[in-house]
Amino acid sequence: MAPVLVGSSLKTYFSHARTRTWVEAVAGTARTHPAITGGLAELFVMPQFPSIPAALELGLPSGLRVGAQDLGTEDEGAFTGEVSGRVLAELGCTLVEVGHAERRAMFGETEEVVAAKTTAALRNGLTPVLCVGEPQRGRPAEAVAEVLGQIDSALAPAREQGLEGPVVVAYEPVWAIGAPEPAGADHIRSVAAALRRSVAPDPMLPGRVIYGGSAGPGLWPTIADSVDGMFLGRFAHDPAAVARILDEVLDVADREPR
Ligand SMILES: O=C[C@H](O)COP(=O)(O)O
Repeated sequence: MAPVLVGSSLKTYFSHARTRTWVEAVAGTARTHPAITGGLAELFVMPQFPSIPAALELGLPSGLRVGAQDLGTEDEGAFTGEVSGRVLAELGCTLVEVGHAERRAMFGETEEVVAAKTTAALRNGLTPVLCVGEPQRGRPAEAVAEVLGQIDSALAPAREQGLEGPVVVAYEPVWAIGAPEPAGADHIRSVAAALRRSVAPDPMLPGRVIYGGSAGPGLWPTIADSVDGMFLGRFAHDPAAVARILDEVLDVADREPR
């Protein structure tokens, strides 16, 4: 069984200095926590672009993977202001977030753009953390139908081009992002289990499913049987929360070996 994937996007919440402090603290946890040293979990962080080299320097030696929150659709050329997957990979990033709900809503990212960015990630050997989710609260079956459509659309060009590589599907119900609490455990488990059945067996683009949307300490034990990890936002701003989640990963593994 692959390790539980626990990661955080820092969005644009932190200064560069606070990012450094956070990464140092979480790297310290990564060096010593038995969930990490025992191979039960792996950690990643996605800081703002300018903080990526520092995060790599401070985090990578402790096994903390570093990714970006976005990438351009093209690898090189006259695309002023863009950040290419090629350069992210060159720096040492191994993952990149694609299609977050905030980018779709605030920066006009269409399904076509999300697909092109997913393709660019895979083309450069980066694992896309493909963010998908239903906009409105509803029944799990409706969410599954909507989200599977988003995943198929995002992966279609990569499939046509025969690209290979692991994919992380971040299931983030849009209505649960920035909320006081996550979606209900039953909802998460139903949707994530269905997504897993669909994406995990793909021979070229095998997918793991992580949950995001007001996730934090206390959630993992209630969803661990149906998801492969968690994508954290605000509730990981205190680095101690990451350690508490790893404690929970350890407790669940002791109780129910994966
Ligand atoms: O990238 C993380 C998700 O958007 C969740 O953020 P949040 O936990 O602050 O709602």
